[in-house]
Amino acid sequence: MIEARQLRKEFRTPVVKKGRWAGVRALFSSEYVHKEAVKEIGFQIKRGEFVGYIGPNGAGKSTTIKMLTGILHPTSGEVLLGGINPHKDRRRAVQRLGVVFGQRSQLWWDLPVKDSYDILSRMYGVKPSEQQQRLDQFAALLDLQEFWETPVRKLSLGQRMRADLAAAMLHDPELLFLDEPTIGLDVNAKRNIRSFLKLLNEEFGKTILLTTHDMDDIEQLCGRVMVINHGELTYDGTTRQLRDQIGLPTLIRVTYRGEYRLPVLTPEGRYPFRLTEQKHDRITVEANRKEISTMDILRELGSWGEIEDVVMEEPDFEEVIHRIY
Ligand SMILES: Nc1ncnc2c1ncn2[C@@H]1O[C@H](COP(=O)(O)OP(=O)(O)OP(=O)(O)O)[C@@H](O)[C@H]1O
Repeated sequence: MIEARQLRKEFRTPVVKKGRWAGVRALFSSEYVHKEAVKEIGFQIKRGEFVGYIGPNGAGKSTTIKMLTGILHPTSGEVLLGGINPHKDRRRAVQRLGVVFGQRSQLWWDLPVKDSYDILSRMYGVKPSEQQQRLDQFAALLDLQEFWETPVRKLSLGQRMRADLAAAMLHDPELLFLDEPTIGLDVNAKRNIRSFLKLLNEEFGKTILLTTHDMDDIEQLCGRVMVINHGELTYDGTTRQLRDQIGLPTLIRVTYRGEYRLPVLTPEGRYPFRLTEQKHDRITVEANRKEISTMDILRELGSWGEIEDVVMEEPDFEEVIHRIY
């Protein structure tokens, strides 16, 4: 559904020399700095996937999204959206895609929200009956009524983001590109946006590519995650595999019913897990899931006494990501 083939973007910026009229002289400068923001990346995203696209600041995420959506021309390489090249056939491509940039609204700043929807519907050739039907649906899901008549510039960030999401979906595109849609939002607002996105993906089958710095977005929404660093794809796989690959320990807390007996753990390590805490009827062990499965650990711990309760604590996803940046 989304295909990037050897996609590359190099920015050329004129060198600004110090001194009087520096800015003006830069306009006529023949010296440039070259920045390869995206270095020949390639991937395919299938219909119905929800993919997270993450990386540290300046890694090349927004540049990629802008190329995928046809806003920015790649220096080389090709993008195909359901077989359509957005740089060659922009009209057809925009009918298929919706975009939300968290930092910038596509709505008309001084107009009431509803007027922006009228303009967008005309632009995309959405029939009035369809517009009404979709807006009714979005209004119910995103609580749009509370700011229907309000000029966009007066909306809170959370309201603006909901209004923008509805705008992006007004022409019912198959693909949705989201660049930091939860940036700066409070916990409740994030939850609302996430459940709407989940619904779009799971119930309406939309294919979604999401960039974010919020690892909860990734964990809660994305089955697959791609990591970009210094313009290169450094990981592409499931969040589960990513955790396993980094190999941070999982904590397993077991409470025993009554007596239990610890075996003598030899220094060379009879078991590929470590006992990190022992308190009354409870013990905590730490294990690397690459080395031993949870079932094997529980089988072993079960042989020490009768298990009453088990609590597992996965490594913090934020920490996992920190290790690969
Ligand atoms: N128009 C431009 N001209 C010159 N350099 C640019 C331009 N746009 C982006 N860059 C540079 O390209 C690199 C990638 O930028 P990009 O905005 O894609 O990163 P990002 O991963 O989206 O970062 P962030 O998480 O901070 O939004 C950065 O070094 C940035 O300074």
